[in-house]
Amino acid sequence: MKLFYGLVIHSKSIDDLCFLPNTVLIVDNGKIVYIQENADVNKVQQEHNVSSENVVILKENEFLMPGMIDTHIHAPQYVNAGFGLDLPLLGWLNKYTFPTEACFSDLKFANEIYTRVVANTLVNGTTTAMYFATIHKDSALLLGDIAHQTGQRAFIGKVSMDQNSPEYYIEEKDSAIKDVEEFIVALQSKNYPNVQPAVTPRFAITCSMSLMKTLSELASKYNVNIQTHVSENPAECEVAVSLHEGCRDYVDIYAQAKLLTAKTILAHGVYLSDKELEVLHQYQTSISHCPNSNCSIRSGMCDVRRLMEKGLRVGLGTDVSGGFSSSILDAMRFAITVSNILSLSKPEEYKPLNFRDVFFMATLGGAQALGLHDKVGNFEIGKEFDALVVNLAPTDGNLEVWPDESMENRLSKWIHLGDDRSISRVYVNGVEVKEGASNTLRIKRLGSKRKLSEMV
Ligand SMILES: O=c1[nH]c(=O)c2nc[nH]c2[nH]1
Ligand SMILES: [Zn+2]
Repeated sequence: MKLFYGLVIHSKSIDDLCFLPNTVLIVDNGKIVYIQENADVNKVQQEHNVSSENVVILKENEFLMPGMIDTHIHAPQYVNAGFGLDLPLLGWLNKYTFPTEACFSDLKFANEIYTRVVANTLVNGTTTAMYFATIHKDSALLLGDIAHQTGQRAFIGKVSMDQNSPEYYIEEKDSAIKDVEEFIVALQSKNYPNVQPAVTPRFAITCSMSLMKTLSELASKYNVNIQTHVSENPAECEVAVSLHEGCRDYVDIYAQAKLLTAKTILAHGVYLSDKELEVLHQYQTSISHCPNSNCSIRSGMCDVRRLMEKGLRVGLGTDVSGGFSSSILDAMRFAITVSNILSLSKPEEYKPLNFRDVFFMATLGGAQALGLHDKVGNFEIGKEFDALVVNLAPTDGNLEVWPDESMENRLSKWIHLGDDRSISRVYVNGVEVKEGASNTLRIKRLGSKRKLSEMV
């Protein structure tokens, strides 16, 4: 049992951001069992029989918030984060992405990179990640093992692609299906409580209709989440629709493949028509908004307000390495900036996203988009305790607060100026995981960093 006392910040909905001062929150067996604002901490501690070594009193400049959720990240592309941003999507995939992903047939290489991406995202406060791995079953399973061992909540997608891909990085349809089924069965049989497989057709250009239809059957047979990309870039949209005869638009391709479900998340959705949004809403399919990627490989600017007003659930994604940063704080800032820019050409009443909106999207909104909102996303009794202790006065960095600043302004400052140095503790399912992840990164940085070419 662990007791936390101090300022708690979480969202109950996009319109209901709560600041709860002097709050006691008790966690037992990974779950939240008690939460009370303006509580008498000593009294509650005694009543619940919590020993003093299990009491965490937050300091003046600290607050507790739900862990952040990255609804779309490519784990193997972590190697490429920060370069190769000179080409738009289709050229970028061929020149930078496929060659890198092909290296993950090598388990030693996969182990090096996957260990770092999981540790790095945890250190940056990502308590849940929806990962794309590569087409390689064994290294995708390894990513699951690493997420489990490091303590991150994760969905792992073994990527499927059987057409329009280079001959060094493509699957035969039959072996693609066999490998996905074996991957799902193998990962599920490990019984990791917080790591699940996700069916992952790469996107409509690299997947045949027949492959996508079988993938949808597998998702339903094993009751797993589905992830793919949609409507990211104008050239991609045109090619996708031209490849799938008889499909009205991009969303219709996935509708005909029966991939649209309440457990499906589609990355991007920059160019979706009203009709397509209506269809996604009918299927309760959600969107991962990846604004850094959309800017960095110049795909376009997604009007998230519009998607939300059509009733879609929208989470945030880093989309490493189309997006150059693995931090959800960065995704929050990009989401605000893109929305501000879009607002310049909208009527005056258009409301760009603000720090409250993106805080929601990074926490409860992400949980809703992944269908995890009964488990995580905010602090409610019975939910699992995925949380961050944020320190607004780290010894270095650009973040500075003053004693008389409001709670709202403090949160806004953290969202705009914070980084991993201001995230002092990270909990997943009640277990503290930041220190282990930081040590992994530090040891790897100081010690065994090897040339990429020597790892493969
Ligand atoms: O941003 C993206 N990253 C990818 O790896 C990818 N594959 C298909 N479509 C994609 N979009
Ligand atoms: Zn992506």
